[in-house]
Amino acid sequence: MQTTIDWAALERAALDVQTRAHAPYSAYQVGAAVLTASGRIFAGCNVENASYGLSICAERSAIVQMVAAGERAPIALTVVTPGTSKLGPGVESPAIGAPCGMCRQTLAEFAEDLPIRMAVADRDGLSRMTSLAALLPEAFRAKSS
Ligand SMILES: O=c1ccn([C@H]2C[C@H](O)[C@@H](CO)O2)c(=O)[nH]1
Ligand SMILES: [Zn+2]
Repeated sequence: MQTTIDWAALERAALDVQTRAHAPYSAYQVGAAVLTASGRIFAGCNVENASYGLSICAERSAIVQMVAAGERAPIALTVVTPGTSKLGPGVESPAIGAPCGMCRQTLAEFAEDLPIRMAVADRDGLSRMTSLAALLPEAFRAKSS
């Protein structure tokens, strides 16, 4: 079981998968990488759709990969977003991108808490640490038995 978190390896995986994001509508490419208790890393990117509301975020893509591989215990997450981008005409993107509410709830299905690193791809070293508990206090969850 994994105890130390290799943040550099997570960032490499997130940066790699970010290049494969399908984001022709927002041009906002996101990569996410999840480390599990077994030491494996699962990566996911955002996949948009011409019907905008069907788009899936990078964080949920990574969790889907994790579950499909038979894993259920994420212990760390890195999200990489573009530093300089627009979300739409005249709509600026945030300096540092935090997981959206839907992704927070999806993460809460599999972890009580989780350290989360939010990094910016094209601004060397710009990142911020947070946690799932900080981003989603009092999450709605099934009662643990
Ligand atoms: O944390 C985030 C925030 C946004 N997106 C995606 C959704 C959409 O494809 C694009 C713009 O919102 O970025 C993510 O993947 N993760
Ligand atoms: Zn999201």
